[in-house]
Amino acid sequence: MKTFDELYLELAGKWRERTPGSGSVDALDKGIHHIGKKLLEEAAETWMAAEHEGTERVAEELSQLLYWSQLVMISVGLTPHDVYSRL
Ligand SMILES: N=c1c2ncn([C@@H]3O[C@H](COP(=O)(O)OP(=O)(O)OP(=O)(O)O)[C@@H](O)[C@H]3O)c2ncn1[C@@H]1O[C@H](COP(=O)(O)O)[C@@H](O)[C@H]1O
Repeated sequence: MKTFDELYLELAGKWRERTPGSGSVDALDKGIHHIGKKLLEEAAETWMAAEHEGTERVAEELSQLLYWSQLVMISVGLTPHDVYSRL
């Protein structure tokens, strides 16, 4: 289990270190167009899971949506605080 902040620190660290084998580094290298498409895909899958598949699947898809949202953040240089301050 990881909190949103813990995951962000992990991903930002991997990006900074360009950790070999990191799928996150690969996705960030592909750029915001690739990341945006995945974000949209996971948002849609979250919606479909909520309509048709039950809470376990919704939790799984939401975890992926949060992950891809963090790659958007890192891609454009935002921190969690930048987002929290607007909630
Ligand atoms: N939480 C995630 C996470 N969620 C989703 N993904 C990626 O996003 C992909 C899911 O989208 P895909 O649709 O391609 O794969 P899928 O299995 O069909 O999933 P669905 O679309 O069907 O839901 C997975 O294959 C992962 O590559 C994630 N990759 C990493 N993390 C976390 O990020 C950390 C760092 O990962 P690396 O950068 O790869 O080291 C990991 O330890 C995890 O905690």
